[in-house]
Amino acid sequence: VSSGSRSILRAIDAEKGDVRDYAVDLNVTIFDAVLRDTPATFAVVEFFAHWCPACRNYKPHYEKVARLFNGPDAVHPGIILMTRVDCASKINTKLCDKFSVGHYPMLFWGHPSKFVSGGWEPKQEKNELRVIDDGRTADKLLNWINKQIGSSFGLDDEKFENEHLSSNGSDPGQIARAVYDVEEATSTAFDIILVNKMIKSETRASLIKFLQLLVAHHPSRRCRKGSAEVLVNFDDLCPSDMWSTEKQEDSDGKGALQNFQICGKDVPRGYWMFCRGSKNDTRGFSCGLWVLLHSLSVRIEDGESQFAFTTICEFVHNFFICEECRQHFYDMCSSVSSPFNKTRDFALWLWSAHNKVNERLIKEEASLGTEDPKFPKMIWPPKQLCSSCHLHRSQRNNSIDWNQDEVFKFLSNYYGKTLVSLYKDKKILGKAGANGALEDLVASTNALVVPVGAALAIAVASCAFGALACYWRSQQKSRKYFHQLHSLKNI
Ligand SMILES: Cc1cc2nc3c(=O)[nH]c(=O)nc-3n(C[C@H](O)[C@H](O)[C@H](O)COP(=O)(O)OP(=O)(O)OC[C@H]3O[C@@H](n4cnc5c(N)ncnc54)[C@H](O)[C@@H]3O)c2cc1C
Repeated sequence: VSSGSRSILRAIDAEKGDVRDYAVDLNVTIFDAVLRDTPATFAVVEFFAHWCPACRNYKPHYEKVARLFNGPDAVHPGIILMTRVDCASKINTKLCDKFSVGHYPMLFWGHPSKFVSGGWEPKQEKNELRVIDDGRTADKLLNWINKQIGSSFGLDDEKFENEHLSSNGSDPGQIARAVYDVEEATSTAFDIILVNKMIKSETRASLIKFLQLLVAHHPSRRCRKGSAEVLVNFDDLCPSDMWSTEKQEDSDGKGALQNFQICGKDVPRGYWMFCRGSKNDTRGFSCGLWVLLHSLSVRIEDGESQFAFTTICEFVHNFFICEECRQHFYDMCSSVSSPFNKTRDFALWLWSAHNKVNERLIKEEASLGTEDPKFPKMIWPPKQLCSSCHLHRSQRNNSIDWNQDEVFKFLSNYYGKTLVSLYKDKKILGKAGANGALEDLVASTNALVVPVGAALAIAVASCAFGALACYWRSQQKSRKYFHQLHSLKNI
C-alpha cells in the first residue's frame, strides 16, 4: 500500500477494544489515492453505514477475510486490499452515490485502479467493477474471491504457510514487486540512522553523498523527492548539535528530521513484498537494502561509478547497523585497487561482492540451520533466471564461469526497467506547487541534477550546479528574508 498507507496502517493498527481492524477505512479524501497506489492486484470496497445493525453484524465476517490480506501481518500480502466506506458519514455521500449504493452493506470487487475516479451503474453493461452478490458470511466471501482468482485461500491460513509466497529464484518478473521494498528499505535505513543517532560530524559528509545518489538515481520518484528535500534543508534538519541534550529533550533525539519521511509519509511499512521471508525475521530490510544498492548501481552514468562506489561503501560502513556485515563489506571495498570508470564495472563489482556474501552465508546458514527454506542463499543469478549468464561450471573448484556481458545486461534489465515496471507513483507528487522546482527536479528517472561529487558544494551553490542548487539558493534567500523580517519585527 502506498499513498494513504500511513493512514491505512494507522487504521490497520488501530485497536478498537480487543478487536483489531484489518479492513482499511476509506473516506472521500483518501479514496482515490489509496486505491491508485496500493500494490495489491485486487480490491474489495464495502459500502456500509455505521448505524446499520446488519453492517455491525457483518463486520466480524469481513474482518476475518481482511485479516488474510491486509496489514503487515497479512497471511497473503499484496494480493487484495480490503477496504470500507461509511456512507452514513456526510463527507462520503457523493462517493457512495457514484457507486449507486442501494443497500448496506454493499460490496464491490475489481482492480484497484478501476475504483479510482470511477463509479458503478446498475444497468451499465461494461461495468469494470463487480458487485459481490454472495459474501454474506466470511466463508462465502472468501469462496467468492477464490472463484474469481482461482485461489484456495482458507480462513484458517496462518502467516508464512503461504503457497503464494513464491520463491523469486526463477521468475524475473517478481522483482517488479520490489520497488515498494526499496522504498521501505530507504525509509527504514533513515529511521535506523535517526534512532541510533548515527549522524555525527565524521559521518555527515557520507550521508550527504548518499542523499545525492538517491536524489539522482533512486528508482522511486517519491524517495528522490524526499531525499532532495533533506539535502536542500540539510543544515536545518540535521544541525551539527542535533543530538545535544537540550535538543533531545524536545524532539526525542531525532532533531527536526523526526517527522520527516524520506520517501513521503505514505510508503508501505512492514510489507516486504519481494523481500518477505517465509519465516519471521528472515529477509526484509537487508534484502531491500541490497535491491536498493543494485538498483542504484545500474542507474548511474559511467562518470559516476567511482563516486557511487565510494558513497555506497561509506554508507554501509557508517550506517548499516550489522557489525559483521559492514566489516565484511568494508574489507571488500578496501580491496579494490583501481578506480571505477564504467557503470558496468561497478555494477558487476557489487554483484560479485553480493555473491561473496551469499557464498559465505550458504555455508554459515546451513551449519546453523538459520536459512529461510523457501529462499535459500545461492550464487546468483541462477540459470533459471539467466541461462546466458552461465558459461559452464569449472571442474577444478566447482565455481561458475560467468559471461559477464550477459550478467551486466541481465542486471541492467532486472534492476533497471523491470524493477519499476509496476510502479504506480507516477501521479503521486501532484501538481507543482510551492515545491515546484523540486518536483520538476525529480520528475524524470535518472534526473541527474546534482553534479556528482559536489556534495558539499551545494553549500556554496551557484545556479551552475543545476536545479537543485538553484532551489537550495532560493530556499536560503527566502529564509534569510524571513529572518530579516523577523528581526525587524522584533525591533
Ligand atoms: C551490504 C550488505 C552486506 C551484508 N553482509 C552480511 C554478512 O556479512 N553476513 C550476514 O549474515 N548477512 C549479511 N548481509 C545480509 C544478507 O546478505 C542478506 O541480505 C540476508 O540474509 C537476507 O537474505 P535474502 O535471502 O533476502 O537475500 P539477499 O542476499 O538479501 O538478496 C536479496 C535479493 O537480491 C538478489 N540477489 C542475490 N544475490 C545477488 C547478487 N549477487 N547480485 C544481485 N542480486 C542478487 C536476489 O533476488 C535476492 O532475493 C548483508 C547485507 C547487506 C545489504
